[in-house]
Amino acid sequence: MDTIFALSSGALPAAIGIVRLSGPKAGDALQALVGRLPQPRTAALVRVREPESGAAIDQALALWFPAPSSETGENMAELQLHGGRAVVAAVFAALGRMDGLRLAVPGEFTRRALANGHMDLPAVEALADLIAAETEQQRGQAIGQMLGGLSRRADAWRQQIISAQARIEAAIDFSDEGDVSEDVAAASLKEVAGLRAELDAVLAEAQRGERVRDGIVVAIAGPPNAGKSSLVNAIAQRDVAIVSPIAGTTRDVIEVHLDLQGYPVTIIDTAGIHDSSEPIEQEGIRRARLRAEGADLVLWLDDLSGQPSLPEAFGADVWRVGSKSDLVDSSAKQRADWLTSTRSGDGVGELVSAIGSYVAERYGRGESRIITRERHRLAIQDSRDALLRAEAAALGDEVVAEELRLAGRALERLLGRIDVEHVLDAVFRDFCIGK
Ligand SMILES: Nc1nc2c(ncn2[C@@H]2O[C@H](COP(=O)(O)OP(=O)(O)OP(=O)(O)O)[C@@H](O)[C@H]2O)c(=O)[nH]1
Ligand SMILES: [K+]
Ligand SMILES: [Mg+2]
Repeated sequence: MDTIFALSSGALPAAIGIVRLSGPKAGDALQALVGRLPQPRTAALVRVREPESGAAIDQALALWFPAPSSETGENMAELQLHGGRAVVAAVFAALGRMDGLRLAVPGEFTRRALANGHMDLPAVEALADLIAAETEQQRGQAIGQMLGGLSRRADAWRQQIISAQARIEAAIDFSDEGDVSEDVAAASLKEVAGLRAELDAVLAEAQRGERVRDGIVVAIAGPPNAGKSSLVNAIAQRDVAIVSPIAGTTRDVIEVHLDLQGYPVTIIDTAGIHDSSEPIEQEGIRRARLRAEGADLVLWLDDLSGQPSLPEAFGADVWRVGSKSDLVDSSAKQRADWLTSTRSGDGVGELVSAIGSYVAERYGRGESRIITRERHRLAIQDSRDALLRAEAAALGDEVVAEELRLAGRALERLLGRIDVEHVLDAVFRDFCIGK
C-alpha cells in the first residue's frame, strides 16, 4: 500500500498550506522532515528540513495520527505550513523522493476511510455535498447526513427486517406446531406492513432532499417579447441575458443561480413560446418547453397588452406574472397573480421574496430530508417493493423470508456494505485532490 500525500487546503498562496499524508510510511516521512514524531493528536511547533541537506524549508505545525485512530484508519501525518507556492513545492519534492510515497489522486483519502470502515457510503456522499454546498440549507442537509441521518434510519430499518425475517423463518421451521407459529408469522407481517408504510412516507418526500442538493428550478416562460429576459436580468441584478425589442431574441436557455432563504434556486430564461417556422427558433422553443416541464415552478410571463396568453399545462406549479406594469391600465391587472415592471422595478423584489417563501415552504417543511440522491431513492424503493411482495405472499411461506432478505440487502446496498465497487466511481467523481 502506497503512502499518499496531497495539499488539502485551498489554492496557494494562502496564509497556511496543509499537507496531509496517509499510509504505512506517513510516520517515517514526518520524522524525516521534522526530526521527530510529535505526541499523537497534539500539534507541535517544528522546523521542517530538507532531509538530505538539512536545510530549513519552513517552520510549521505538525500533527501525528497513528493508525487506527485517524480519518483514513491508516497512519496519518499533517503539516500546517506557510502557504507559499515554493514552500509547498519544496515539501512535495522532498516527499516525492522518499520510497513508497506518491501524490494522492482525487478523493483517495476518503476512499481509504471508506475501505477501512471509518466512513460509510452515505457519509462519503455527504462529505462531497458538504464541500460543494453553496447555501445554508444544502450545508445543513449535508452535515446531517454526514453525521449519520440516513445511515441510522436505514440501519434501524434493516434491523427490523432481520428480526422479522428470523421470526418468520422460525415459524416456518416450527410450522407443525400450528397456531403459535401462525400467530408469530402474522405479527411479524404486521410489523413489515408498518415498516413499509414508513418507507412509503420517506419516499413520498424524497424529492425535497434531492432538490435541495441539486437546486430548485424556476423557469420563466411565456410569449415572445413578454419581457422574460428583462425579468431574469432584474432578478439577477446583472446583465446576463440579451434584451431587445425584436421578438425571438432568446434562443438558448440561460441560467442564474440564487440563494433564496438558504435554498439554492436556479432561475432559467427561455425562448418565447409561440408557433414559429424558423428552425433555430423552433429548437429554442423545444428547449424552453423541455426545461419548463422539468421545472419546479413556472413563471408564465405576459405583458397584459393583448389577448391573455394562456399558460400551457406544465407538470410544475404555474404563476401568472404580469410584466411591463408601467404600461398597462388597472383593469388588465386582474389577469395576473403578480405584477412586475423591470422599467420601474415595481413588483420584482416582492416576486423574488414570494419565490423564496414558496421554496422554503415546499422544500423545508416536514421530516428531515434524508434522501438526497437518486441512488438512495432507488435503494429504498427496492427495499419497499420487496416488503410489499412479502406482505402479499402467504403466511409462513418461504417466499416471505426470501423477500425480506432482499429488502434487507437493498438497505445494505444503500449503506455501501455490499456491491459498493460499481458506485464508487460515480461517488468519487466530484472529489478534489487532498480529500
Ligand atoms: N415599458 C417596459 N418595457 C419593458 C419592460 N420589460 C421589458 N421591456 C421591453 O420589452 C422588450 C422585450 O424584452 P425582452 O426581455 O427581450 O423580452 P423576452 O420575453 O425575453 O423576449 P424573447 O426572448 O424575444 O422572447 C424590450 O424592448 C424591453 O426593453 C418593462 O417592465 N416595461
Ligand atoms: K425580445
Ligand atoms: Mg428573451
